[in-house]
Amino acid sequence: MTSQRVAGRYTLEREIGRGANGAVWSAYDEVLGRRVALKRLGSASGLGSDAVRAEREARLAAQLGHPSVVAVYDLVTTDGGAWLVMEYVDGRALSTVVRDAPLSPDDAAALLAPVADALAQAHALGIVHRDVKPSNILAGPEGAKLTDFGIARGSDDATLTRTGLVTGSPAYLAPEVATGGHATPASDVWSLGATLVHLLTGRPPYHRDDRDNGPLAVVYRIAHEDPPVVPDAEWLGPLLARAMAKDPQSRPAMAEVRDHLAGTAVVAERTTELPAAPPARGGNRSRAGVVAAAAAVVVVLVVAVLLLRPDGDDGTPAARSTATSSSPAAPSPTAPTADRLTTFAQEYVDTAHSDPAQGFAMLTPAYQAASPGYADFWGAMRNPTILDVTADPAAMTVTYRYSYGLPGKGRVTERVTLRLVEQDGVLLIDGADSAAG
Ligand SMILES: Nc1ncnc2c1ncn2[C@@H]1O[C@H](COP(=O)(O)OP(=O)(O)OP(=O)(O)O)[C@@H](O)[C@H]1O
Repeated sequence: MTSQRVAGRYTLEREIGRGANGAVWSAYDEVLGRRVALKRLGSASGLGSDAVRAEREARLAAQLGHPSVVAVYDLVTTDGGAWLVMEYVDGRALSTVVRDAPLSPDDAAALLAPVADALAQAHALGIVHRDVKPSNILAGPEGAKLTDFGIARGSDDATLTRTGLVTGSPAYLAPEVATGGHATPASDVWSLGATLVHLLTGRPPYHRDDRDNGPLAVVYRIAHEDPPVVPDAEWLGPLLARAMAKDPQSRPAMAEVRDHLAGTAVVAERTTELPAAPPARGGNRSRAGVVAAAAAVVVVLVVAVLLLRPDGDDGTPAARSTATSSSPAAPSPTAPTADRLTTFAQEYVDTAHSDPAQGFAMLTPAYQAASPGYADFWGAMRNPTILDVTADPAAMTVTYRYSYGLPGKGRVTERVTLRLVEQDGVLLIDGADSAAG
């Protein structure tokens, strides 16, 4: 296929999806040298309403600027139509993820908590998304991200006609919207509940194998039947019942949904026992102390890949002026970048969870000695999920917020800052601070 360039800058690579409003392509931004996603809207002959929709999407996503909202970089208009240029998410829509198997309550909650946070922020700004559903949530390396603000609107924005409302299955429409009422923050709450049902059961709510699942039949059921009860919802059962209440007034606010999903009530309970920094060596450490120690980590696979890569053009390793290690550190073949540190944090949590011994081997010897109980902690942990990561290469720290399950405790959310050192080109963790939240 001959490569096609849009707006003289974005080289189209392949079609990665198709929705009711057009195709989505992966593309390469030749100017900034990064992969992006391009959504094509409309055609030369019919740009009008699609362009309006695209502009709306770009404006609202930019207004939010939330890490769990797919960023919109640009909107370009060509002879062939309008193109929305977005952050590329290297992952799959949740509708595809659950085709393999339904998710556990812990996994589903961990995925949706940051999305609920983004929606809570949108609601605080007076923006209602109006199309929350699994195909509009993309699961990538940084967690789940909400997309498609194309039919979202501000509470004072009356320009959008209702014809744009139902773009796919009506299964995620709140009863009051399905029967012709206005979308409100409470209807987003219902739709997120419906999304949660889909993640837990592998099917949209109100889907019945033995009955007609056409749009009209589903709308009828949404309007007239009780909210679905999911037998395996476990600790999410009460939240689901409230989020999908028929009466919008009875539903919790999105911020409350977020807190429930993220298990912050549990975190608040634990805060008093959580030290700001890992305790010194020896003794009977509390579990919270072990949590802090467990945060002392290293990651690796990426380092190995970096080390195997040929040198740069001049063959010299990059210099770095911010050494933080007390140990003599060999120069790195690659100066630590924010991306590298971010990847470290993500890889570490995976490694320590799947193989605590390997995780432990990635601590500096001094930090290992101060971290008894490491294997117990990681062995008890269930489904750790990173919610967000930020790196400070100059300070050689990376901070991640993650949630995980502990038997009898539900979900715990914690913020961990790792202090990194580099030895022989490999990153090790020499200390860590952790706190609730
Ligand atoms: N920013 C992105 N990065 C990577 N893939 C994306 C991105 N945006 C969309 N996709 C992929 O393209 C598919 C189609 O997205 P799109 O938003 O056009 O439609 P949809 O949400 O599935 O359906 P509809 O438009 O009917 O609501 C998504 O399911 C996803 O697989």
